[in-house]
Amino acid sequence: MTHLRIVADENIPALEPLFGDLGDIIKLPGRHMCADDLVDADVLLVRSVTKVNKALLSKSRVKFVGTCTIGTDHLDKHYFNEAGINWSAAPGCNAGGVVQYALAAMATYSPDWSSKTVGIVGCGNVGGRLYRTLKALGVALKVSDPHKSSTDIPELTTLDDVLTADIICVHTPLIREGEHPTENLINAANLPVINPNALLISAGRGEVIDNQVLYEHLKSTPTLNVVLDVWSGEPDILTPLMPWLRCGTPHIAGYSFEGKLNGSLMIYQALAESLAIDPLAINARLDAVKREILGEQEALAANSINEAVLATYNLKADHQLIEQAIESGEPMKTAFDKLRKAYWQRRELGHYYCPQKSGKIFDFLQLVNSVKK
Ligand SMILES: NC(=O)c1ccc[n+]([C@@H]2O[C@H](COP(=O)([O-])OP(=O)(O)OC[C@H]3O[C@@H](n4cnc5c(N)ncnc54)[C@H](O)[C@@H]3O)[C@@H](O)[C@H]2O)c1
Ligand SMILES: O=C(O)[C@H](O)[C@H](O)COP(=O)(O)O
Repeated sequence: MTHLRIVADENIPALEPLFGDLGDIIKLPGRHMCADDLVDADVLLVRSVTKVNKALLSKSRVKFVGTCTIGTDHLDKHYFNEAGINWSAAPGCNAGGVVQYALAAMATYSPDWSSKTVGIVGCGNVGGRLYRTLKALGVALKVSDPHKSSTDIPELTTLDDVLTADIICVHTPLIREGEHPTENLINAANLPVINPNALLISAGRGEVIDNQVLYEHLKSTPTLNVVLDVWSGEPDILTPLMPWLRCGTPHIAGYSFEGKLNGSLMIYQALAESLAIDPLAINARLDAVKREILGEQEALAANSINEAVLATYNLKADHQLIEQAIESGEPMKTAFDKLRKAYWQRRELGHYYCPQKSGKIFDFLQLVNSVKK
């Protein structure tokens, strides 16, 4: 087999154990990759911070681009098709981490969420998993997604109706063109539809909510509880928005330990399949890496679902990350990525088991595992 030259974002976990046998791995900061870095590259492995387009690939012979992320708005897929470049993403890889984030936000800022109506905007891998979890727990739901049918999702309704819910979770991709664009989907015209005491959680892409408009809206409606993980213009975010939020985090909803590793595993599988490596060998490597890195499950003691969620993830601590960076005086343009790079090892709910073999917490953890697909 040809020895490949693999250029990869340095923040991709498990690069050596997964890709080491395929060739040389050159690790670079994803945000600053340039065409000269790729001159001799065969394979490019990125995360969401690298814009992969003709300009980046013009000097290279790259024939495979893999993004170890769910989002693909940083990839110029039209150009890949034109240039015959094979590409792959990691759909759903960190959906468990984002659902954990949404549940932690609800447990922290609306602890009686189970008796509220939850609206979900975008019901794909992330929104769909949240939908199935909440539905199984008996929560009232409203969903908007132009690509779904009410046969599958009886709670399907208009965006404006979803925005009347007590809790609104936004999980759409960033789509700039076409029939159903999501750029500025939440804007000056529809922010006033949201109940002034509602909880709005945004963990899709920053540009889905016009941040400047949100800032102006919060100045006149400070009771609106906003949890923002994704921001317009990352990493140079609108920091004056921070004091008006209940919680602001540096795009880490999907940064669970499992979520990041899953991204690497999925891209290794896609690349190895494209190289026609024996499927048994691919599976053996995936299993070995998972066994080695994920380790044993841990016991979780809690008296309620909220307690269980917050025992796995204290969201308020993550809110302090940006606050501390602002206090330090470092420009957000550099601080934002540093916070993400140094992010702590957050294990998903699925990493935990309930030592009691029945009861509320046992059932909840079983549910978390059953909604994965
Ligand atoms: N904050 C994070 O760390 C994080 C982690 C993972 C994913 N994401 C983002 O979340 C997005 C969603 O992830 P996913 O895995 O669920 O993607 P997905 O593609 O599986 O689902 C997206 C859903 O949004 C729907 N949609 C498209 N346009 C819409 C519109 N105008 N209104 C309502 N719904 C619309 C689609 O039909 C689809 O069902 C990703 O594209 C990514 O950008 C963020
Ligand atoms: O799209 C995704 O999968 C998520 O937004 C992911 O968490 C992005 O992480 P990044 O690529 O920016 O490290």
